[in-house]
Amino acid sequence: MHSSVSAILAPQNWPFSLECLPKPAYMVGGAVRDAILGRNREYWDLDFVIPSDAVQVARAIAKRYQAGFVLLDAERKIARVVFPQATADFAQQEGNSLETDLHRRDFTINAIAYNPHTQEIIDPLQGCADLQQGLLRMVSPANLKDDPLRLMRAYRQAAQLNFTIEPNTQNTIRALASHLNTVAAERVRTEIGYLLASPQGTPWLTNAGKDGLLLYFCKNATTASFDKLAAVDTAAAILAPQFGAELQQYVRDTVKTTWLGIAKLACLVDSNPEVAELELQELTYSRAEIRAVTTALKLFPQLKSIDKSIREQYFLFQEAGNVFPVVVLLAVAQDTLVEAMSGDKSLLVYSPLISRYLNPDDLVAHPTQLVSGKELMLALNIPASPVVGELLTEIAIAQAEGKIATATAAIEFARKMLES
Ligand SMILES: Nc1ccn([C@@H]2O[C@H](COP(=O)(O)OP(=O)(O)OP(=O)(O)O)[C@@H](O)[C@H]2O)c(=O)n1
Repeated sequence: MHSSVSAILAPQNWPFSLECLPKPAYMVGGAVRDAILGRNREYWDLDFVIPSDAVQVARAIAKRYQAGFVLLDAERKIARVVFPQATADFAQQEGNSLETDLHRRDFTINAIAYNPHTQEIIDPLQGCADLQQGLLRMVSPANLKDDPLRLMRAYRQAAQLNFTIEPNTQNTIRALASHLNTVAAERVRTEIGYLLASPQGTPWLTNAGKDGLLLYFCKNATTASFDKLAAVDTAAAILAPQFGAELQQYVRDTVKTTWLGIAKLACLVDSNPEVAELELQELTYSRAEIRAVTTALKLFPQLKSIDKSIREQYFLFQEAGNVFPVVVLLAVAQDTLVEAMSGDKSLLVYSPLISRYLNPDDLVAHPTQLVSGKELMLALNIPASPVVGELLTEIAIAQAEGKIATATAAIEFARKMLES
């Protein structure tokens, strides 16, 4: 085990030279944990513990490599150096010894240190044994209480590593669940973000909900809300072969998050979009994310009935915009869960709409403008007013219905509308 750990953690793989570090200096945290598991990381997020002058060490490295420098915590003396492909955090050792520092951490598997100068592993809490057994074991109940975000980290890391939470730790987490209330919403949101965004996160998010950890995060979530999470994963799997990649990409490009994340968040918040909006604002979600969740909540129940007129479809696409993929995802989830509809049948219902959405030349989903409002006002000699907007909408619908195709025809169409 040892030589492979040294190979993964070798300073040649770091963004800076070993000589920059004082002796002793220790690597800790996720990089060491993952190296012992034999996992190479794509992105290096290195954590170092330095007995003294940690911030000065970080500053010197940042200067030497012209990397970014961020003082993360002046009091506890923690600084980050940001390289193009990696970050390195330098923290002053807590207490008089490395062992004391390791005893203040969250879980035994995260309390293993590696001395890069001697290639020695320091494991006073038997974290390596827990790694081998795939167990998340708290260092102590007091440590979980000290920073209750650690309660949520347990679920996130269990999902990410495919581990289980050791029973005593699990009971302590349940008993301390209400303490999560004292943690800043942004920090909890980050941990939950991972659980929302991937299918591996679903069982752990459900466990977190059942263990009372989401009581303060999503006040209105119920057991039924947790059942919907798995249905969203099923829906994504149903859509995946034919449309999945493209639909996902749209959401990633525009809302800057995953469609699973938005759809699952929609399952956890109140089903009334107005109440959901307030909840999400409190949780400090971005405007784009809030709009995505509330729009999806509002539109997905109507989706099945929207297969009739071009007009209805036009308004659906206008309102959904870049959130349309999430609307479909929730509609398919609802079909499989509530109506026990087969994936194939559900897909058949929405395929025409999805195909329109994915076709950039489809005028119902992606209307082009035959005339501008200004041109219309000039041609018809009318003042600026909401009427102009209404006429433009009717022109777009008529174009989508194939009734008109040129600017002249559009103006004539509008003239007739005004006269009637
Ligand atoms: N609330 C926290 C956050 C971090 N840590 C300690 O600080 C290390 C580094 O934290 P971080 O970089 O946030 O997480 P990692 O464990 O490195 O792993 P991941 O990439 O999975 O977040 C952790 O391993 C753990 O020892 C802790 O005890 N309590």
